[in-house]
Amino acid sequence: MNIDLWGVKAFKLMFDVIKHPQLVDRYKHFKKLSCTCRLYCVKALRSKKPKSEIQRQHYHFIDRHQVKVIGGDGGNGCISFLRLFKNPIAGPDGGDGGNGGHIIFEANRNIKSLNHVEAIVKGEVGGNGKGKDMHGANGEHIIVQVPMGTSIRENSQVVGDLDTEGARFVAAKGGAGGKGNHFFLSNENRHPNVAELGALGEERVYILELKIVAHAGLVGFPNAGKSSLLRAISRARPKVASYPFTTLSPHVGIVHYDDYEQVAVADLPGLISGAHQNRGLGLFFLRHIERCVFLLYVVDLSRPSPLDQVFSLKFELEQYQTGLSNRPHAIIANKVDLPESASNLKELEQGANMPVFPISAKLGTNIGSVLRHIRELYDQHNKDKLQW
Ligand SMILES: Nc1nc2c(ncn2[C@@H]2O[C@H](COP(=O)(O)OP(=O)(O)OP(=O)(O)O)[C@@H](O)[C@H]2O)c(=O)[nH]1
Ligand SMILES: [Mg+2]
Repeated sequence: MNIDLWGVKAFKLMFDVIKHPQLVDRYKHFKKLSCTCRLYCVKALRSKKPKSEIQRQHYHFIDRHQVKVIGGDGGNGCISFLRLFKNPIAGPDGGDGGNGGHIIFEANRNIKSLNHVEAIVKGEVGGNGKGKDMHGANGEHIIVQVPMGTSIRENSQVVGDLDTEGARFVAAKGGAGGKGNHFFLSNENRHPNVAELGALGEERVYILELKIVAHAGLVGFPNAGKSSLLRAISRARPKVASYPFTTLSPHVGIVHYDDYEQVAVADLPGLISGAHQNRGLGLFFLRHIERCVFLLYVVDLSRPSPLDQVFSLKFELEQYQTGLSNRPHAIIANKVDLPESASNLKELEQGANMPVFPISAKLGTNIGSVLRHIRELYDQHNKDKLQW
C-alpha cells in the first residue's frame, strides 16, 4: 500500500473515531495512524468542559402591574323532587350550588418580580346542585403569589400592603352558591318549585406595586460603584460594568454579621440630576427606597465636586417624596484607590455634615468600617422600634 493510500485510510479512521468514540478500542492495534491523526484523535476525545449548572433566569423585572381579578361564580341550586317506591312525592331534594372560589394575593419572599402575574385572573366556579340533596362542590381559591413588599391600589387608593411573609389579601370574593328547592320547603309550601341561581363572583381591577423591603438603600449616580459595593459586602451578584445604567432593576443583598443578625441592603438603579423630570430612568424606581430605613449615598470620588453629587441626590429624593432625604444616612465615598480621589475626598469631608466613609469597593478597602456603620444604623433603628 503506498503512502497516499495510508493517508486516506488514516483520515477516514480518524473521522470514524471522532464520530464514534467507542471505536477507539477497535482501532487501537492500528499502528500506522500518522502522528497528527493520533494527536487529533486524542484532542477530539478529551471530555468537554461541563456546562455551568447555574440556572440563570432571564426575565423582565416588573414592579408595577395592573391585574383584573374575577371571583368564581357560585353554582346554581337545583329543583328536584324525590320519587320513591310507593312514595312518588317524597318531597323536594334539590341540592345547593357550591360557592365560587376567591382570588387571594399572598406575599412570598422567594418571588422577586410581578412578571408571572396574569393580567386577568379568574376564580373557579362552584358546582351546580343536583337531585337527592347533592350539593355542588365549592370552587378552589386561587392564590396568586406576589413578592413580599407588594402594595395593592384600587382607584389610586392603597387597599392592601403585603409587607410580611405569608400576608394575604382577598382580592375578589367568589359568588355564593344558590339554594336548591329543598331549602325552600316549609309548612306553607310543601312543593317549592323554586331554586336560586349562584351569585356572580366579584370583579375588581388592582394595581400591584412592588416596593422592595430592605434596611439600607444604596443611592447614587450611575457608575458610582453601588453594585460593586453590594458585591463586596454581601453574596448578591448584581452586574458590574463601566457603562452607566448597568443596573436596571433593584437587587437586594443580605449582610451577615457574626451574631447571626442579617441586614438587607438594596442596590438601586442609578439616579441622575433631573430624574424628577423623568430624565434617565426617571423616578419610578425610587418607590423602592420608600421602605428603606436608612440610605447610603454612594459617590464617585474620582469625579469632580463629590459634595454636589450628594446635594443633587438629596434634591432628587426630596422631589420624589418630601422628607425622604431626612432618613438616617451616610456618604460612601467610593473609588478612593484612584489618584484624583485624594483632593476630592478632602473637599467632601470638609463640606459634608454627615459621616463619610472613603472606600474602594473594587479593592475592598475600608469595607469593614461601612459594615460597622450599617450595623450601628440598624441597631439604632431596632432601638427606636422598641421605644415605640
Ligand atoms: N477604581 C475603582 N473602580 C471601581 C470601584 N468601584 C467600582 N468601580 C468600577 O466602576 C464601574 C461601575 O461600577 P458599578 O458597580 O457597576 O456602578 P453602579 O453604581 O452600580 O452603576 P449603575 O448600575 O450603572 O448605576 C465598574 O467599571 C467598576 O469596576 C472602585 O472602588 N475603584
Ligand atoms: Mg449597578
